[in-house]
Order: sequence, then C-alpha cells, then structure tokens
Amino acid sequence: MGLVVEYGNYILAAVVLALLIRAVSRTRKSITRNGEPLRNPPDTLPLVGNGIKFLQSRWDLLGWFDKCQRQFGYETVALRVPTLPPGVLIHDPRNLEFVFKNEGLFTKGEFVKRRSWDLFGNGIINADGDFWRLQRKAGSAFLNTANLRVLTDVALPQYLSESVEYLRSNIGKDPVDLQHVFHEITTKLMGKMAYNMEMHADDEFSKSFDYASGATAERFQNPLWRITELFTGAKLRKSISIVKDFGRGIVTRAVQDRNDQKSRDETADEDNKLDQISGSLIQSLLEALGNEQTVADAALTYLSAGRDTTGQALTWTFYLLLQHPEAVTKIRREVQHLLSQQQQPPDSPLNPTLFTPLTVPYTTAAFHESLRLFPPIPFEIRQCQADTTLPDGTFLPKRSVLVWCLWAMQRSRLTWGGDADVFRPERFLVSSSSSSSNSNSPERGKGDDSNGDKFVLGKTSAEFPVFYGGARACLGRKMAEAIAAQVIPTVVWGIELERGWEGERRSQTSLTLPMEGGLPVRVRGRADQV
Ligand code: HEM
Repeated sequence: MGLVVEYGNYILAAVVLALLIRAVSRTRKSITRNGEPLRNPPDTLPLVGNGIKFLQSRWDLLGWFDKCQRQFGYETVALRVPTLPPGVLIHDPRNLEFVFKNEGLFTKGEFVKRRSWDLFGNGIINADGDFWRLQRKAGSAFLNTANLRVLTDVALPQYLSESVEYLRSNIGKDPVDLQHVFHEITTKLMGKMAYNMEMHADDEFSKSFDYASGATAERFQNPLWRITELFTGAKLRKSISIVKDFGRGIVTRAVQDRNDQKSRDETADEDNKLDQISGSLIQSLLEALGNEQTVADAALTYLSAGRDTTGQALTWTFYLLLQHPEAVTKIRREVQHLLSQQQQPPDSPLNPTLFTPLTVPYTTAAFHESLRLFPPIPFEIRQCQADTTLPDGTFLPKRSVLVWCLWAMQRSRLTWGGDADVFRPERFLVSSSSSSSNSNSPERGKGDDSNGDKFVLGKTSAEFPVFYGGARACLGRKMAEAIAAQVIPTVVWGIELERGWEGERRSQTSLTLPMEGGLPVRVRGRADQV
C-alpha cells in the first residue's frame, strides 16, 4: 500500500503516457491485411522487433530470410527495426510483379539513398526521374548489339585467354583465387570498353571500392550507423575519397579524350574495333548529363553494376560446378559436340567465340541455376511514396519499407518445386520438341543445342527476379549472359580445377555477393582432353 502511495504519481503518469501512445498510434495509419496486423517473422522480440537479427552478419541474415520464406510461404509478414519506418517482407511473386509495374510508387526513397549517397550519389541505381532516364539512355547506347559483338568477338577472348594462360601457369602449384581471376576479367572489360582505361582487380581503387561497398551494406543493417561511424568510419571515409577521386579521374580523362579528338583518332587503330568503341559509355554519359560530378557518380555506378555482379556470378557458378562433377562432364560434352559440328581439327586452339547462350544451352542453364541459388544482388529494399494496397490485400501507408529477398524467393518450394535447394541446371532445359508451349512469353530466354535441348527460363521476372523487372530491369543482362557463355566452357574445357577449400564458402557483407576469402582452387592439366 505504502508503495502505491509512494509511486502513485509515477504510476498515474505511466498510465496516461500509455493511453496517449495508444491514441496516437491508432490515429496513425498502420500496415494491415483485412484490417488485422500482419504476423511477425520468427525470432521477433518485444520492443526491438527484428533489430537484433539485422545486426548479425549478412550471411546469417540471408539464412534468416530463408527461414521466414519456409515458414510463411507466399504470406507477407511484418518487419520492424527500431529507428526505421515500419515495413514488410514480401514473398508472393504477385506482389513483386505489382512493384515492378508501379516503379514510381516504390522507389529507393530516402531510406536507401541516405545510406548509399556517399558512394553512388546520383548514379543510375539511386536516380529517379530525368536523371535516371538520361543515364538509362546512355547505358542502352553503350550496351547496343554492335558493342556487345565487339565484347564477345574481340575484348573478351583477349582477356579470357590471358586468364587461362595465368591459370595454366599455376598447374601443380599452390591454389589460386578463382574469384580474383574472374574479377580481373570483368574489371578489364568494363575499364576498357566503358571508360577507355586499363583497370585491374587489385588496383587501389578496386580495393577501396570493395571496402566501401561492404561498409555501405552494413548501414542497411545497423540502424545506429550514423553514430557508430563517428568512431569506426575512418577507413570508409578514406575509401570513399579514393573512389571519388578515381571517378573524377575517369571523367577528366574522358573530357580530354573528347576535346583532343585528333589524338584519339591517332591512337585508334582503324582495324581494331575495340579501340574504336573504347570509352563509349563515359562519352555517352558526358553527352547526356554534362555535369561532371554526376557523370563521375554514374560511371562508378555502372562499374559496380557491370563488373562485380558478373565476376561474382561466375565465382559461385564454379563453386557449384566443383561440387557437381557430373555438370562439368555435361559442359565438356556440350563443347565437344559443338567442336565436332564445326569440324575443327582436334588439336586446333579453342575459339571461345563459338560459345554463345544459343550454342551452349546446358552451360547457360548451369549459369542461371547458380544465379538462382546465389543471386549477386541478394535482397532489395524499396519505400512507398503513397498509401497503397498490394495484390494480396496488404495495406501499406506512405513511407513503409518493402523488402524482398531474392536469396529466399529463389529457393521457394512453391515456385521451384520440392528440389528447390538442389543444384539442377536441367530445370532450365526442355527438349526442342516440347519447348513450343513455352516459347511465346517475352520473359523467356531460348537457346538451342544440337543435342536437342533448349535453354528456357520458364519463369517470369517476378518469380525469378535476379535481373530485376519492369522499366528498371537490368540493362546488362545480355552482356552478363554472353560473358558466362564464353568464360565457363573455355575454362572447363581447357583446365582441370580441384577444390582448394574445406566446408562451406560464405559471402562477405557487401552490396553484392562477393565470396569471403575468394575461391581457392588447385589447377591441374586435363589428362582426358579429347
Ligand atoms: C549476373 C550479372 C548481373 C546481375 C545478377 C544483375 C542484376 C541487376 C539487378 C537486380 C538490378 C536492379 C538493382 C536495383 O535497382 O536495386 C540491376 C540493375 C542494373 N544493372 Fe545489372 N546485373 C548484372 C550484370 C550487369 C551488367 C554486366 C551490367 C552492365 C553494365 C549491368 C547494368 C545494370 C544497370 C545499368 C542497372 C540499373 C538499371 C536501372 O535502374 O534502370 N548489370 N542489375
């Protein structure tokens, strides 16, 4: 009784406060479905909601997203992280299709931009409206069919043969990092074709960019990043400043190139198609955007979009292939079949330009199966710009955050069947005779090999969102597929690789999906080369 009297005022104040909070939260719109709040994902705690989950490593966070998907199927669930606007985690492809069709309603918003601004500024990934349209147009001009031909016929075979040579020089020696080998190929490709610059995977710029990408990704998981970076952010600030200097350097050089057309003409070899198109992305961006700071942001964003994703996708593909020797055998059979069709003498050097997504359907299927299990951009975040209702009836007030995890969605048994966790490239193949029913969707990719199998994507972009969908779908999809179709069979045919690691490889925290510690492999000569 004495206690009640002593603390009476505090108790009264607490009751009034609780009533006030309740009244305010009732008047504010909240996320509901059929008038009810959404269910919480596993391990949701009082007060902190899912905040603790978001503080764990990104690899563990991806595992948690997968657990949610297994427990809830296509159901949309609540996401609550202190200091962030209320949000949802969607799993249903119908909801994602709605997002893709209503791009203006679901933008990156303040939530994403605030965290990635230092690194990407107004680059295409962050841009909306006219800034976005102009950059997309410049990118489409760069990725046109003629330039892609130069990539597949001139640039890639050259860089690929240098890498195969490097691998061969390591036969019988210590393990080499295959991720670094692929990163080097994609860095050289983007450097030369997009910016007319010689770039390498272990340049100071590349290392700083990797660090900045990891630290930027951590901001999406740590609600207190502004405070923690006051103490731990020195390396990030230094890395960003190196990256920005490099971006400005790309632009200065491009302006010089443009102004000094004469010297450009002199250095360009008339017969060398690669020299003629080198730097075409940066020149298109300069023309479209004018402002040099924006061009620098745009250039860095394209570099990240084009080089990191593709290099990592190849790395995870080989991670899977080296655990599935039967798939390696099938790729070699595919190559052998193609070579015999070309009537090439058995000892003639391999010509990688023979390999396109059309001529190597099994390889293309294996690449997509790897993209399914290890998507280079593993989750996406958008913010609602107005109140809206998703197709499953979930009401989202303006500013709500919407998250989908490709890593989890692309492992859904509802979409992919009971063997969704298994590496099975055949899920993307149909025999030519049975493929006609699948061939009329614009979302579906096709290839044909003389064994009678065709590569068929067979899923919409909302079911298999690895390259995004709608108006902002990935611009470099064809480029990535063309690179994979050439790199995978060339490496698999020419060299025997063995696992140089034990146990599971994980991804490190980043905006994309780099393999932590790289992919160590031992290189052997091929004894059974046909
Ligand atoms: C396997 C490789 C690749 C994957 C999985 C991939 C995936 C994606 C995804 C998921 C997005 C949407 C990102 C977002 O807005 O949050 C995207 C956008 C984009 N990608 Fe790719 N990408 C790949 C390769 C490439 C390549 C080689 C390029 C060439 C430069 C490229 C250029 C772009 C561009 C410019 C955008 C922005 C499109 C826009 O906002 O309108 N990508 N990509």
